[in-house]
Amino acid sequence: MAVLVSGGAGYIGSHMAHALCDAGERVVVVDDLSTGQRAAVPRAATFIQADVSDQAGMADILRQHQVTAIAHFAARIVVPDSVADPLGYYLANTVKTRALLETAVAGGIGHFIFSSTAAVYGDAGDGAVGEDAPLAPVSPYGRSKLMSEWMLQDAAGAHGLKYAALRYFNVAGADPQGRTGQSTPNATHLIKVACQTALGKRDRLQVFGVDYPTADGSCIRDYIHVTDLAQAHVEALEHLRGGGDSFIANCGYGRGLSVLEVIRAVERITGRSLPVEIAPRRAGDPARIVANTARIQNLLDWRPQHDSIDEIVGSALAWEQRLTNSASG
Ligand SMILES: NC(=O)c1ccc[n+]([C@@H]2O[C@H](COP(=O)([O-])OP(=O)(O)OC[C@H]3O[C@@H](n4cnc5c(N)ncnc54)[C@H](O)[C@@H]3O)[C@@H](O)[C@H]2O)c1
Ligand SMILES: O=c1ccn([C@@H]2O[C@H](COP(=O)(O)OP(=O)(O)O[C@H]3O[C@H](CO)[C@@H](O)[C@H](O)[C@H]3O)[C@@H](O)[C@H]2O)c(=O)[nH]1
Repeated sequence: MAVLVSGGAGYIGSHMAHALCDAGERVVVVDDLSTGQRAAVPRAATFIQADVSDQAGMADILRQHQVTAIAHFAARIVVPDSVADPLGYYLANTVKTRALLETAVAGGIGHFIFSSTAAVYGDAGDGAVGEDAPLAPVSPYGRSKLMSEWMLQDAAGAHGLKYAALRYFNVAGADPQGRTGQSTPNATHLIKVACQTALGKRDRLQVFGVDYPTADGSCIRDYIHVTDLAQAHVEALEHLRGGGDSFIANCGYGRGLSVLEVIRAVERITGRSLPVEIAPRRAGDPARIVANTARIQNLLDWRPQHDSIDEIVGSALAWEQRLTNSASG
């Protein structure tokens, strides 16, 4: 019996692969290494370089490794890229997820965990957004993920597959044991970019807009530590295996931080003041998006262990330092 982690050489998938290995599961990672790194895959996991849409190859892998559950992380994830190349994103995220689902159903897979996103909500307004809020994604990326959720629901209804679709808010930080982290060279995520700036890898940090209708004018997000997020997947799998119903749930802490508050945290932790430049708004950014977390808290035994911006930033910084050391050493 094994769990297949697609995209397990990537940022979040590699944390999940470690969490599953730590929990004593047999893990098979399938990744095409388009953005992932072989070194991020735990030594205890089996690694296979493949595209999730290769149906014959994937069917063999499911059979050979006696896979009973799939955690599907593989995707393209950069929102502005999806605006420039929508058909590429629908192929990578929607069409390839359809192919994987078909292979999963044919292979008798019982449990499927899907990486969804807060981007399915679009501009969510002032309150904490619950799962029943209107779904109005504003990017091809968000739409490609929402279509996948719908396929998953329909396929589950027809074929008896059980699923969890987890809508991640802003994922950040790195494995506290330093085994993996965010390694994508041109990452655009705020905390990664701020840490790179603090370490002198970038000459400045741009703040995209300070004229939003928020207390300090910068955008507000709900940052969740990647280790807590991985643990939510482990608990979701337990829930399904224990006979629990399929579900969709937000994954965040329900706490909003502004861009300027995040920058202050990075400055506090590094003891350095960051070279910050106020820049125009970035296209497609909602002013504020914060999770209502009641559903996941009620459904799962998930109790976040790293709900602290200092811990998120500290671990991201330690990982960034490690990347610098390994590049120069
Ligand atoms: N990073 C975030 O803040 C965030 C937020 C919401 C949702 N998500 C979702 O989480 C998932 C993981 O994101 P991430 O940040 O770890 O990205 P990532 O780019 O680090 O990881 C994606 C992995 O999938 C692999 N991959 C891509 N296409 C593949 C294919 N066809 N076959 C096999 N492997 C393939 C890549 O090589 C990479 O290792 C994605 O589905 C993403 O949409 C991420
Ligand atoms: O150099 C930077 C980078 C970001 N930001 C701002 O910081 C906030 C967070 O941006 P970023 O870290 O790029 O994340 P988001 O655009 O909020 O998107 C992330 O979070 C979404 C869920 O909320 C996911 O769907 C996406 O995949 C994931 O990239 C936004 O207001 C950005 O404008 C800056 O001001 N300067």
